[in-house]
Order: sequence, then C-alpha cells, then structure tokens
Amino acid sequence: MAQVAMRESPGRSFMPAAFRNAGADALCMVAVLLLAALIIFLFGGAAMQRVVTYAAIMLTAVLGLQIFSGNSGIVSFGHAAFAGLGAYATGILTMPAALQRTALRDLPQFLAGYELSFFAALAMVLVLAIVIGLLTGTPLLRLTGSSASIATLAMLIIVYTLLVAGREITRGSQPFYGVPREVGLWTAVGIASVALVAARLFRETAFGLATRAAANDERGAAAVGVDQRTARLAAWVVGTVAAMAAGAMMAQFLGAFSPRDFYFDFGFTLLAMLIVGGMNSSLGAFTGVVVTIAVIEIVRRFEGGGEMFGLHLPVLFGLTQGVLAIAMILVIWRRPTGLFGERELNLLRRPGGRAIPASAQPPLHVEHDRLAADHLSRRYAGVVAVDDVTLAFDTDSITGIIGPNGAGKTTLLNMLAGDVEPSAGTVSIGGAVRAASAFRFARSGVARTFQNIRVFPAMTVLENVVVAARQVEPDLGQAEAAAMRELSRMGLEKSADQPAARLAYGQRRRLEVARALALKPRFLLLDEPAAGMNAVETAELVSILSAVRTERRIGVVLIEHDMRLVMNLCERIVVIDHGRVIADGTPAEVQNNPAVIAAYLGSRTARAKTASETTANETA
Ligand SMILES: Nc1ncnc2c1ncn2[C@@H]1O[C@H](COP(=O)(O)OP(=O)(O)OP(=O)(O)O)[C@@H](O)[C@H]1O
Repeated sequence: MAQVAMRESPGRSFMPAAFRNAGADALCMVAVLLLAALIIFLFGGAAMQRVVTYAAIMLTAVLGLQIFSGNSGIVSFGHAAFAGLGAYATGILTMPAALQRTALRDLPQFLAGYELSFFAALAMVLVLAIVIGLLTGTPLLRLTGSSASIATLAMLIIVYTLLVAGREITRGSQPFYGVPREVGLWTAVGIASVALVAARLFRETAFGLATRAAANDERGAAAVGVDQRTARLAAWVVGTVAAMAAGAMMAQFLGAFSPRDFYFDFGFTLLAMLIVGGMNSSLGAFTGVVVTIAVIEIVRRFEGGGEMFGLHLPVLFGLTQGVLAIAMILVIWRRPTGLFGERELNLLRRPGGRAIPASAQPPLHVEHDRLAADHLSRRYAGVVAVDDVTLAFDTDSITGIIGPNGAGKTTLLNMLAGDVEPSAGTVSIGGAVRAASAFRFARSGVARTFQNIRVFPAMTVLENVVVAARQVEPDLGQAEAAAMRELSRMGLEKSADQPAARLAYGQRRRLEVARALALKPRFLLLDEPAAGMNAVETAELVSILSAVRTERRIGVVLIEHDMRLVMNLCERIVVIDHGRVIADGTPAEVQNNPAVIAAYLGSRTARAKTASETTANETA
C-alpha cells in the first residue's frame, strides 16, 4: 500500500498548547482546593474538617464520573458501584487480622490477613480497578446512548446484589465494620488533586478528544478515524480507577459501611453533583461538588427536625435528597449544561488568536494510489440505491459524480468511505479489498465530508481538526501545528478557539474540509461541498480545492448539483442514474451524452408531472 510521503516540520515545543492550557487550569483548581483545605485545617473545627474531607472524597468520585460521562455523553450509574467495590476491597485489605477473624469468620483464605496500610491497599485497588474497568467496559460499551446508561444502572443493581449476597466476604447487608480510619483531610485532598489533574488533562489526550468527538457526532468521528469503542473504553477505565480510589478513601473515612451506602442514593448524589456543576468539564465537576455539599450541609440541619428560629420543625425524612433532586431539575431546566456548561477555565487560551505556529512547510504530495469499486451494489428493502457499479479513482485527479436526486450518489460515496456496507461487491484501497469500517477507511487515507455537515459543535474549531490530525500524527504539538495549517488554508485560523457551533454555515462546510485534509488523505470524498454556499464562497472553495489537488496530488471525488462548479473543477465526470453509471468521461463528453440529457430531462419531466398532478389535486 502506498504510504503518505510527508512529515510535519519540526518546531517541537516543550509541551503542546492544549496540555499547557489544561495544566494551568488543573493547577488553579488544585490551588483553590489546597487553600480551602489549609484554611479549614488552621481555623476550622474537627466537624468542618470532616466535611471538607468528605467533599474531597466525593470530588474524586464525581471526577471519575465526569471523565467517563462528561466526555462520552453517556450518563453512568455504575460509578457508585465501583466506589462500593473500592470500599469493600480496601476494607478487606486493611482490616486488622485479629478483628477480621471475628467480623469475617468465613472469609476465604486467599483474602484473609493482609492488614495493609491505606496506600498499599490503594495501589492494589487501583490495579483491580483497571481489571474491573476492562472487564465491564468491553461488553457494556458495545451499547451507546441511553441503552448504555440503562446497562450501567443494571450494573449498579448487580454489584449491590453481589455485595448483599456475598455474606462471607462483605457481611451481606450487615454493616462492614472495623476498617482503620487512616484517611484524613490531607490524604483526601491530595488524592482529589491528582484526580482533578487527571480529569482536566484527559480531555486533551487522544482518547479524550476522540471520546468527545464521538459524543458530538458518531459518524463524523468515525469519518476522521476515531475508533469510538476503544476511546470510550479508555474513558471508562480511567473513570473506574478514580471511582474506586474514592471508594477506598470512603471506607477508611467511614470505618463502617454497608452495600446501601453505595446504591441508588449515592449514585444519584454523584450524578446530581455533576449535573449541577456541568457534566462536560472538570470545572463543572469541581463547582458542582462545592455547591452541592454546601446545600447538603445546610439542608441536613433541618432534616432531623427540632427547635429552629423559635419554630418546632418535624423530622423531614429524605429532605436532603429531595432538595438535591429539585436543584437538579432547576439546573436542567434553566441551564441544561449545568452551572459551567462546557466551559473549562482555559487560562492560557486566547480567543481570536493563537500562539501555536501553523507549520510553514506545506505537506509533500502523496504517492500514486487507487480507490476502486468493484461490482458494488446496495439495496434497501425493495430500493436498489446502487446497482452493480464498477469504478476506479486515482490520486492526482478530480472527479465529479452527478445525477438526478435519489440516483444513488451518496450511497455510492458512503460505500467508498467504508460507512455503508455493500449488499454485493467490494471496495479496495491500493488494491487491497477492505471490509466496511468508516474509521479504518479514514486511517487508510480516505477522508470525507457529509451532505448534512457533521462537525463537532461543542468542540472548538481547532479541536475539530486536531481530532483528525492526531490520527496520523501521534505528537499532539505536531498535530496542533498541522491542524492550524489546515485552518489557515481554509481561512478559519481566527476562529480556532471558538466552539464550532458558533461558525456560520459556509465556515462549517470549510471546517469539514479542513478536518478531512488534516487526515493527510490520499482520497478526499466530498458530498455536495458547496451546498448552501453563496457564489463568492463557492468560487473560494473551487480555488482551494484545485490548489489542494495541485499541492498534494490527492484524488478528489465530489458529488455536486452545482453544474458550473463541476464543469469548472472536474476533469472527469461520472453520471449516475437509478443506481447505475450511465456516463463516464470528460465534461465535454458527458455534456453531449444523450443518455445523460435523457436522465436529467426525465427527472425534470417527472418533477414537473408530479407538480402539475399535485396542483390539479389541490384544485379539485
Ligand atoms: N438508509 C436508507 N434506507 C432506505 N433507503 C435509502 C437509504 N439511503 C438511501 N436510500 C434510498 O436510496 C436511493 C438513493 O439515495 P441517495 O441518497 O444515495 O441518492 P442521491 O443521488 O445521493 O440523492 P440526492 O442527490 O438527493 O442526495 C433513494 O431512493 C433513497 O431513498
């Protein structure tokens, strides 16, 4: 298979801009946390110190949830279960042997008598978390969206049931007691600080970017080479590690607990904290925990009833959870993305400008290659969208695919991009037949854009392109420079730090092309790239595409209804009608082809006929 013969120019910086920015954010949040802990340590009483310790433990658990749910968009109830597993594992590993013999008389031999220190037990729990994360995530993340959420709920119920049923190990629904209380303010705050840094940095890693891209648009992410399942699994495992670390701390903070402490109420509290603050950012998780713990502490004073402000208050059972639920509903209603929405602090990000240099050296051209369709067909319940098409596209060429509406052009392009599985026939890249898989095709050098734009609206313009660039450039700094170069080529460099959702329609179309080019493709498939653009924007696009082709010698295949664009830009035109190729030649040849004229006239006549029939029916 031909290799892409290009490398980015060096110019490696000490740390990529995205990590520098994330690191500064994380340090700022850690500084606030440490300062709060110091103030409470110096001036707060024992009760206040316990509140902050509890808050730090909850923050670790919520960050675990944020790493998975915030990046993948899949709400998880499973992290409460992981915290429970972490707590029981720590309890068993740290309980004094003498106490264990009385409290856990039937404990299997291989689990008995460890009597580890907290940190030794934590190390073992973290290894266990990775194993549990992989074992649960691999089957569970075959599901997406609400199905995956429901599966995490089922997991919570299963873990609870196992904890209750495994009496020899957990004492069943009886309290598990006798765990040494070694976790205090500074241990909890220290571990929460590590979790904060991990959560903030994870967003910027290849896995974090890929998970967020897939949450924004699954097909768009696959088209830039994102293997969604692996990326989500990474987020799941890292989230599991944080949740189990929180559970380990909780065990040593409480000293005694039961399975109910890690069931629905706990899972709900974690979710409420995250949703109130803003699920999609570590800043949201941080503020969500602070605000929610403050609310819980205030409301808890009223829950027990008694005399207050000269009034006798009854015992209000469940008041805390009720107020949390109302707070959650209010936030979802008024600010659906939480108090902080998608926002991170972004201390080092400058709107409107960028410190990242777009690499000056343009990429070299690609080697010759061929994308071929061999007797390709696709049927949809009675409709033959593509019917036995055999075509080949070479690098260093621009081909237009035209045809009446519903002719099968997009279906053909989808199969060429590995996005739709053919009913019959094959697609090959460089002579090698490939099974349909959009992300594998993208990684093999076939990039594409969509008829209905599929950018990642909640990510910045730069991140949109970096997701693609990272598939071919593992070094984030180099990927950022390459992404900036593609953005400059499309005239979007000034919008690099804006969310893609804020771009105008024509700019989004250009962003999609920039994103596709960042994959350094050998073939670029464009589905109606000029749709919705005005004449000036279309002319710009034409000149950009011909320049890209000249510079890189890639193969461009585009579907377009704008005949002027097709005739000006393409040296070869393929005409499709009723799923079949009816003409294939130069613009001049195709324009004079009687079959083409008949197909277009036919479709126009059919449209006119339908319109007149409709009018006649309406008049009648
Ligand atoms: N997922 C699907 N399920 C069922 N039918 C489909 C599906 N995708 C396409 N079709 C049908 O296949 C035929 C070809 O559709 P396709 O979108 O490929 O045509 P097209 O030439 O791209 O049309 P247009 O120019 O309007 O975009 C149409 O009859 C369409 O209704």
